[in-house]
Amino acid sequence: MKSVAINGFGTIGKRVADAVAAQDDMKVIGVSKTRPNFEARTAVEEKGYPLYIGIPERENLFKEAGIEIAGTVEDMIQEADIVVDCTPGNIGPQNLEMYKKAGVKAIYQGGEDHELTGLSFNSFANYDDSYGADYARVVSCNTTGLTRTLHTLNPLVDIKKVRAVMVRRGSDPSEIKKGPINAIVPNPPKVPSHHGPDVQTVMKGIDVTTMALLVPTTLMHQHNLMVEIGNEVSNDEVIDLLEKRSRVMVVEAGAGLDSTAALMEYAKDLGRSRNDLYEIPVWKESINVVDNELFYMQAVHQESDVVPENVDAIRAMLEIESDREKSITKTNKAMGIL
Ligand SMILES: NC(=O)C1=CN([C@@H]2O[C@H](COP(=O)(O)OP(=O)(O)OC[C@H]3O[C@@H](n4cnc5c(N)ncnc54)[C@H](OP(=O)(O)O)[C@@H]3O)[C@@H](O)[C@H]2O)C=CC1
Ligand SMILES: O=C(OP(=O)(O)O)[C@H](O)COP(=O)(O)O
Repeated sequence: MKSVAINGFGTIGKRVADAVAAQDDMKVIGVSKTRPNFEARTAVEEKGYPLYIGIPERENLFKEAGIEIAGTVEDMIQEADIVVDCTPGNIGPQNLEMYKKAGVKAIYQGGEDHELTGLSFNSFANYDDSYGADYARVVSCNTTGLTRTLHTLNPLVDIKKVRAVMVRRGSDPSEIKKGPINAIVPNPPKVPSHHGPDVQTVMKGIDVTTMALLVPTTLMHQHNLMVEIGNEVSNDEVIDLLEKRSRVMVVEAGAGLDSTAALMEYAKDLGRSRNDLYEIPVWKESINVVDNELFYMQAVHQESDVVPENVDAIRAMLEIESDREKSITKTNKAMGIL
């Protein structure tokens, strides 16, 4: 049983902790917070995770709030085989020296640059690259979404060139300080956006160019893909491929799954923890091959699609499982992923 520490218990960290706790070959030995708020209390009192503090000077604040702490993040990582860094983007680099000093392996998230670890991870595209690695980064939610479906198409579909327009959610549902609340924002304003190069960190050599907008919604991101192809493929063949791949689901607008709102309702109906939709839904009606181009539209539940990838990354880096399909299947089963 391998020991996993989660540094940062926010949107991604709390989900990674629960996903790790659901596996039978790894356990959560601690999570960290910097503020003694309801999430800190829930971690200890409801989930039973030992809580460590990211900013040692704040120990008194936790004491005053009556929240039991087990020590500092430095203490936590001493006990761990691997730490999953789920701190906000750009905090991670400050932690790398600490991890190195403690001799602990570390997984970063998509808010950090690929260059931080020199190794990026997606379960389907490049599991083997991280086998036994000390440091890797699970690519961001959008990059994971693009990679999941593009990698599924390959090799039946001869992908020549990918162009994608990404409609990004303005903030996560729990956030109140981000927006927009009444605008559409080219974001990043520079074209192309970083998502194309990010896909290339896990799918080497693919020609993919992206542009992105922020819109006033918190539920999901949405992607519109135009894929130039070099062979003849039918719509049904593409649908069949996507239907067979786990962590991807073909959904029908005609059956009522016609928006990100309906998809989130579906996740609730499935009884998912936190209403999460780990799978990338692709709208069946949007899948269309016209001449030498394949079009499709998909959505990404930004809070959860990267969570199973983190579990697989732990298995690869700690050499628990050398076969990516076995890890994916095990993770899926433990998390109830379709
Ligand atoms: N949210 C999303 O849609 C997605 C995010 N990501 C990436 O995942 C990473 C985490 O994002 P997200 O979960 O949204 O972030 P959140 O802000 O929701 O959570 C961050 C967590 O880190 C803690 N933290 C803050 N500062 C420090 C610090 N100095 N040291 C240790 N812990 C700290 C926070 O604790 P406290 O609250 O107590 O301060 C909080 O628990 C980022 O790289 C992000 O880009 C990837 C995919 C999707
Ligand atoms: O969209 C995301 O990352 P990405 O656009 O870099 O793939 C994540 O949901 C984090 O986004 P944020 O940096 O707007 O919080």
